[in-house]
Amino acid sequence: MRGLVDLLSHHLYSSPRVYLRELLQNAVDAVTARQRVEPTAPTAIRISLDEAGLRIDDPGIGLTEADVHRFLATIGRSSKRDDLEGARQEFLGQFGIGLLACFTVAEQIRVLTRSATASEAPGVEWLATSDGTYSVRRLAPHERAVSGTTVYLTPRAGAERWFAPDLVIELARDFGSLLPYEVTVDTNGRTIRTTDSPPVWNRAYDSAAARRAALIEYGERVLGFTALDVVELDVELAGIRGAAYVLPQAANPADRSRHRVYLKGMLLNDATTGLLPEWAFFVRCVIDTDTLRPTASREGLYEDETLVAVREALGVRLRDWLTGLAAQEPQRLAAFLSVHSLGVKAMARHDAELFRIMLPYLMWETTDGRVTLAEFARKHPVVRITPTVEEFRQIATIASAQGVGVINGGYTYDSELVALLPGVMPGVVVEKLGSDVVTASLDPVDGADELALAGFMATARSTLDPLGCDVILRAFFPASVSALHLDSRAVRNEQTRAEIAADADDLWAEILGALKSTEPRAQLVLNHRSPVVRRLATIRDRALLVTAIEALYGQSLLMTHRPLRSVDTALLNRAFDELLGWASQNVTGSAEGNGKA
Ligand SMILES: Nc1ncnc2c1ncn2[C@@H]1O[C@H](COP(=O)(O)OP(=O)(O)OP(=O)(O)O)[C@@H](O)[C@H]1O
Repeated sequence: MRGLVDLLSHHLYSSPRVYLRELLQNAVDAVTARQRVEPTAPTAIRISLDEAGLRIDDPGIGLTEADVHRFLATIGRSSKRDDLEGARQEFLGQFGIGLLACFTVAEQIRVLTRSATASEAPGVEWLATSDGTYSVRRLAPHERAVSGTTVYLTPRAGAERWFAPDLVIELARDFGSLLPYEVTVDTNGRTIRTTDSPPVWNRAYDSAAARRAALIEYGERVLGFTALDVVELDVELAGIRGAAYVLPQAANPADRSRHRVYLKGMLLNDATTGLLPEWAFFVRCVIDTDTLRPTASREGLYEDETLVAVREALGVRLRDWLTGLAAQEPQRLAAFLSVHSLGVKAMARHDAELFRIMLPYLMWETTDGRVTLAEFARKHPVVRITPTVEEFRQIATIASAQGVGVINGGYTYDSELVALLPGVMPGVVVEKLGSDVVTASLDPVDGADELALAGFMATARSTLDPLGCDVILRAFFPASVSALHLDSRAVRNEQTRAEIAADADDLWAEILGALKSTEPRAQLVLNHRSPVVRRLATIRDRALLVTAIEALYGQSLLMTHRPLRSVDTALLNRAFDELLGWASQNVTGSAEGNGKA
């Protein structure tokens, strides 16, 4: 017995608090069993607390002496299981170990019971201590006059706090608020009712608005947040009633959402996972079910075919709610999407139909601003998408000035969904946007103009060559962009390799040298339409020109929104410093000149 108690308390149950759940569960099952044969029998369950410990009374089916030997004295035996059918539908218990949970807090368990079905049978006492010994005693008629069961727990030294009245009331409420029979706790002359049934979703309301308000208020009480919206769950097939509460703030898709699950009115767990499909990370549910099976610890759901079917059914319910909102209450949908568009995108990846329905509502970052995908695709039948946010930032301005429509595919799920677009909007083509598409839309410069700038271009090339960057001249809009830095991931990888190789010891440098790639180099595209570039081309002083080109290169790097390499930061600082030097020299020079004049 000691070994078993240790096993249960340290390895099966997460906390001794479950002792009260097991007691309540046995009392409820006993009352249910008696109701089946005697529907007019009383049903109220009473918990009482005093210095001696805890006592729980139920007017249930009770046990005969033979039952006590069979069910109480044998670990793993349960009256709630049919050998053929497994656990019987109407009962909470099934494993035949629940009562042992009481030994995690009690030194002694004393059960006084009298069968309600065998009325002539006398009452029986079962007295068990945590060392594994027990005794069974037949009671005199006056010792047990009524049918039903009373269980007394004597606290174990060190476990007294589990019998504190406030805690017992809290536990009875937490586990048993939805139980079908009234449960009360008597303590210090007070009687406190801990049940609050029927559950809020089974009550009648005057209007849909009153029903919704009651559901939201209930969610606030049991989940601790005011839901943005609430979806009623009623999956008859799986015997599920309850509600899904939409979180008021965006949720992390990587977090598995945790739900409050009741099995036949008894709380299983307030952090149950696996109840909803993974994509439904934006809701928390409170449900009561009579079909799902608990694990032996009764702290999680047993992963079986029923759970798979329930998960699917609840997923369908949430999806139908969303499509219903789209059709009837677009304002509520907009409020929902302003917080949870990521959740809907996650869901739409697996559901082309939902994706199609949500197309007019989901917003994407594009070169036309934040617009819906449907609107964007109507304007740009060839939808171009960048794989990363940086690439989008780098070319969005230029691409949009050329009339090329680009979508930022760098955010979670966005590329995946855009790839599905041709399936739901026939005629639309999706293409990845590479820097070549942008280069192709930059106009070549007239031969004579290019020749006029040959000296300037040669200086620019020789300045940037050591940085692994080629320089070309093109004309493009907007004229406010003076230089465009284009590269691909391969170029960036090669730059990183070269940078590390330069700092590495001999062996490592040799290895990195062997990896040297012959990928195309980065390109700095100077804009012939830019007044800055034209002005640079007129600088005659070579040292100043080199500095100005370096500054322009640095500026184009900043526009890519990528972290700068250390060489680039150094170059920018140097260029800035030198330009300041030039400026202050000129100021002093002209001041002196003025003085002379
Ligand atoms: N209050 C009670 N009234 C009548 N019978 C009871 C009561 N408490 C326990 N029993 C009997 O003792 C058996 C063993 O109880 P125990 O709590 O250990 O297991 P269980 O309820 O059958 O299953 P589980 O381990 O899932 O709780 C029960 O199956 C039931 O027959």
